[in-house]
Amino acid sequence: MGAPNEGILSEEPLYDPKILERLDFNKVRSKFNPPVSAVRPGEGLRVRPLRRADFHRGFLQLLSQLTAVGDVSEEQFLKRFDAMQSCPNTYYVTVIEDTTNGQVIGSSTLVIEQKFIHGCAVRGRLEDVVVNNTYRGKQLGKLIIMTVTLLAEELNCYKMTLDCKDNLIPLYSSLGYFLEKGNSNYMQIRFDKAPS
Ligand SMILES: CC(=O)SCCNC(=O)CCNC(=O)[C@H](O)C(C)(C)COP(=O)(O)OP(=O)(O)OC[C@H]1O[C@@H](n2cnc3c(N)ncnc32)[C@H](O)[C@@H]1OP(=O)(O)O
Repeated sequence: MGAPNEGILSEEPLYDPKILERLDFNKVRSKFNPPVSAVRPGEGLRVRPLRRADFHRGFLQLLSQLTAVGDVSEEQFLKRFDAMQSCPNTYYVTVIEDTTNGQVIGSSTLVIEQKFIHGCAVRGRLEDVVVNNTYRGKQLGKLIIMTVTLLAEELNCYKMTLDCKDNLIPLYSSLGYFLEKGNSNYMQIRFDKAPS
């Protein structure tokens, strides 16, 4: 049997969901037809912060449509959730839930990095965007991207960056992201096994 407050804790959001109510989707209204927003994502859908219980709602299976997730146990997942939650104002893992079946069907993360430059400013990084393949082509990708992008603006980031495959440049460009001439290289050094 679990601890008495286990159920409540499992539904505790990773961050304060009230911030999502402050996002001004009027700024990006023209990108959506029909118009949607984080608070009105469409019938049967909800945009909200990640919760511990999302382990049982297909969150990791969803991420496996983005990249290799590995065999992550519930204990590992909860430990990582707690680690993220213990870094305030840093991790904003945001999901779309299909309320008709309780499954997590979209996700994206804003990571906020604290800087000394620009007067001790903060910047955002857009990470791990994914929509369940049976829900694609219905604006949900644009919705989850714009949710965390407006979130970055709301949280005073001076910029938001991302890296993506070439085929997704048109999608991100349509949402205001741009390649800056002479300053758009993405480089990496890998410490895991070289990808085959
Ligand atoms: C920063 C990052 O995380 S980059 C990683 C992005 N994630 C992935 O590649 C994971 C696998 N792919 C997916 O999960 C989805 O295909 C997503 C998230 C990229 C798009 O989700 P969708 O819900 O289908 O997006 P949505 O319906 O909002 O489509 C928006 C536009 O992007 C275009 N688009 C969507 N997916 C792709 C794709 N794979 N290649 C090219 N264009 C695409 C659509 O054609 C659409 O264009 P339109 O507005 O001109 O009609």
